[in-house]
Amino acid sequence: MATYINEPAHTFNEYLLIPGYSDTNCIPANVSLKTPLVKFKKGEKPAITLNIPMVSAIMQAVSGERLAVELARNGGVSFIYGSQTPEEEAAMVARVKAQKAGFVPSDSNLSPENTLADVLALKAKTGHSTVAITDDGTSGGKLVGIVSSRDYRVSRMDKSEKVKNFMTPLEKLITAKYGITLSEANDIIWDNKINSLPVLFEDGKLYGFVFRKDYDSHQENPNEMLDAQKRFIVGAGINSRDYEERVPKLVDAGADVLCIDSSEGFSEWQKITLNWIHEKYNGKVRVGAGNVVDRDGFLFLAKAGADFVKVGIGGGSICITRETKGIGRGQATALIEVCQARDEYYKETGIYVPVCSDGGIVYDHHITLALAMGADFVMLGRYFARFDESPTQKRTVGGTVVKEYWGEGSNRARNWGRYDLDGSKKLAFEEGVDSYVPYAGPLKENVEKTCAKIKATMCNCGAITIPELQKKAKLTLVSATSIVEGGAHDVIRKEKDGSDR
Ligand SMILES: NC(=O)C1=CN([C@@H]2O[C@H](COP(=O)(O)OP(=O)(O)OC[C@H]3O[C@@H](n4cnc5c(N)ncnc54)[C@H](O)[C@@H]3O)[C@@H](O)[C@H]2O)C=CC1
Ligand SMILES: O=c1[nH]c(=O)c2[nH+]cn([C@@H]3O[C@H](COP(=O)(O)O)[C@@H](O)[C@H]3O)c2[nH]1
Ligand SMILES: [K+]
Repeated sequence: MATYINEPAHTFNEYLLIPGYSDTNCIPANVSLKTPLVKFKKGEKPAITLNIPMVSAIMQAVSGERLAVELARNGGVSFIYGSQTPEEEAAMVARVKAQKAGFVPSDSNLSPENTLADVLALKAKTGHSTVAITDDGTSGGKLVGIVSSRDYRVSRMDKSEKVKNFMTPLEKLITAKYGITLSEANDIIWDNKINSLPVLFEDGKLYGFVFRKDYDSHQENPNEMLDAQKRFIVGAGINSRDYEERVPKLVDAGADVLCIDSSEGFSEWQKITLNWIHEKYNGKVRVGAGNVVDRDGFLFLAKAGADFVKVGIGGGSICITRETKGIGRGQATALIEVCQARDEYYKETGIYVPVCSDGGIVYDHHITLALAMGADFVMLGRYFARFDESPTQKRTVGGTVVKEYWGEGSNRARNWGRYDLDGSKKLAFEEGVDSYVPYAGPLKENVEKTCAKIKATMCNCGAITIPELQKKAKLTLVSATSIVEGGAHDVIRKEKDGSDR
């Protein structure tokens, strides 16, 4: 006989937090949103800790390179979408990693024999105004000079003028030796009032630059997620089919963490994929798995070696999996059950496997609810799709500024081919929709506002860290009528407020 669970599964919107005692230490300025991204042993530190509990969904309309850089700059991590060829995905990861804060490999290089026209063309291509002039015109050649916009006047000079005639030559440049620390480099930049500092190896070959504006950027973005080489941390989605080809390319490109992207992860395919990766890389490549919606699914993936487990089937804003396939579970109930299993697994084994709540976050306070229910971080699609940095175009539809947002299970996303491997295109059915979301401006100000709300609520609950919130939170189910009571009611609103969405 089938198993029945007769209690209905609930969603975030059916819960509220009951405030707990807050002492005077409980102020937003004291709240830390740091949270583990990957598993760790009791007493040890996770290999990657997020500075804010938010990652972006593995989706074409969300996690491109621009969003990945901006989210990392603000404390979270993006998972570059896997619904593209392994080569394209690896190239995207590589471009994110090339934008490291601090020491930057020079991406604009010419030789002394190039011309002003070459400088202008290169500037148009890279958008960067500092060009390294090396003996062989490559980023690793011997530095002979620099051309910046101060070295030429387009209106007064012939475009065929050779670089060697107008560059600032090496002997007039302030340079530093390889091995210098970032803070020493920044001191030199400040003391000499320069915009860029070339860093050279002993033999005069160029290692890279330190730019003044990157220093400023770090001051403005104290939550930056950086690796040991000061490059932005970035994740990448993979699947359980072409991993032998895709994973090595992503690892070579510098991906810091991977995630098997699937609507349903309680499967041997995922175990085989996890095993292959952990054997090949000796456990050094971190990979999350999912999605699951119950205890059994979590324990299966945790034992199979998942570095984190993602929870959620059918709750996403563009999801129609519950309608098309009849699988899924209310997100809150699924999350609560999985987090309980995670805590038991930790007690038994001493291994803490972070849980990610994926999909269905509508209001900012749903993030706080997810954390209180035990999630270590949340994955968001719709939320990030609304920002300037998402990969899609801004459009005006019916007088509203919108951005496009489509599901990975929609035909639009599947076009790149992965679903046709078994030749069953005819039988394919859509599991996601193509839609618009209201445009909401830059990521930074939205994320800062969201985090301010999370911190304020945590203070109401008497918690200044996420683990403390998970321990102390008191949650109550609410009735349908009390949800009405919780909104503005029985007044005539002067304007419609959609600010949270
Ligand atoms: N979270 C959610 O509720 C949902 C998410 N999605 C998203 O849509 C995208 C596609 O998801 P899925 O269709 O679940 O992708 P998938 O690749 O996991 O699964 C597609 C089909 O391939 C099978 N399969 C997987 N590995 C295989 C292998 N090595 N050999 C043979 N068959 C194999 C699976 O069992 C499944 O039937 C993902 O981005 C996912 O996140 C789609 C629907 C719901
Ligand atoms: O049923 C589905 N059909 C789809 O086409 C689809 N695409 C993405 N996803 C999942 O939705 C999550 C994002 O959800 P939100 O927009 O609510 O943040 C994502 O992180 C995914 O888990 C899909 N689910
Ligand atoms: K299954």
